[in-house]
Amino acid sequence: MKLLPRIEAEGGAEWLARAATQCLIDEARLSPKPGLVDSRGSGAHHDLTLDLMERSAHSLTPTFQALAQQSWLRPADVALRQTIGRLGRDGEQQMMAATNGVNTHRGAIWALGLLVSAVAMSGGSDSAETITATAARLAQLPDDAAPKVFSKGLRATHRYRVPGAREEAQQAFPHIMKLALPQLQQSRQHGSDETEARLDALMAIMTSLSDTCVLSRAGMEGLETMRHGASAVLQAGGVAHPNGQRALAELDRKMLALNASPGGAADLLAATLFLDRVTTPYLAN
Ligand SMILES: CC(C)(COP(=O)(O)OP(=O)(O)OC[C@H]1O[C@@H](n2cnc3c(N)ncnc32)[C@H](O)[C@@H]1O)[C@@H](O)C(=O)NCCC(=O)NCCS
Ligand SMILES: Nc1ncnc2c1ncn2[C@@H]1O[C@H](COP(=O)(O)OP(=O)(O)OP(=O)(O)O)[C@@H](O)[C@H]1O
Repeated sequence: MKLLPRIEAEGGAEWLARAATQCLIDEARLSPKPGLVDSRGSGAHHDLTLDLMERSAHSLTPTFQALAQQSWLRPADVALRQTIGRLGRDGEQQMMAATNGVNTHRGAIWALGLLVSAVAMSGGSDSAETITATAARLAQLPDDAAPKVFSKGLRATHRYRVPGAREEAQQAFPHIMKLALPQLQQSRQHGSDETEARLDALMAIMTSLSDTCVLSRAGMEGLETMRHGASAVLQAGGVAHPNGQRALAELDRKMLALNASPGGAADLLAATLFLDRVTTPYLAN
């Protein structure tokens, strides 16, 4: 699959940055998502709102643009890894400034930042497989300037011995490539509308992800509830089906009762929408 040639002509970096921001907004608005911020409200979050998520998404456009510019036609080497590490951390600060210190999109900056860079490295002309493989090579490279912080995500991966955001990227985003993108395409082909297909793609991620946001807030019980509930939605025929909608509402109730929110799955859905957008010519405008 090829990007439209005119993307480069019109300013590839700017286009990629706007696409990434739009995917964050599309993810945030998508409803009804279990436990997450959506157009109905704040889900399991007390410090997040849709308005804050959208402000945060807009604050990240310059970061995505700088990532694309600095990565344009560059090889995957340690120098580029360090540059994007610095830009990613600067982006986190922009986000924190825009939200008065609330973490709205840390995981999303990581996943989308790597993918924006990976698209730019080829000048915008690769398949989803090649883009995620390139992003994985970047994620595997060392960034010596990275501060050694023992974050909540890292703590959860150690405590429960599961892979987290780093490993998902280093393994070339298996939850996007093996689950979310195929589900998105399958649901569309079976006649689901775009909202239903995107919710199905989110469910596909949630059937298997070890989401450290869920683990930090609700432990293994929360993670099992998420995985079983998402599987039940897809087994009932997906969100286009009334039984699927009932299963989704049930999952939402259970996640809220456990104070659980699948923020990592939401990040990967935004990244899925980005890959779909940059590799699908008819959407590239
Ligand atoms: C790797 C990151 C995400 C830090 O991860 P860490 O595991 O320490 O956890 P932290 O609690 O800070 O955030 C993890 C976030 O990832 C998301 N997430 C959770 N679980 C998963 C998962 N299994 N897969 C993918 N994403 C997940 C969630 O949104 C979560 O909030 C990142 O913040 C980072 O190190 N950035 C450095 C800047 C950089 O190098 N950027 C380069 C590209 S822009
Ligand atoms: N629609 C969404 N709703 C909520 N979180 C989302 C959404 N989309 C993405 N996320 C991701 O979820 C993460 C926020 O999760 P969480 O609130 O658990 O983080 P925290 O501030 O570290 O933890 P806590 O709120 O438990 O103190 C962000 O990194 C963000 O990327």
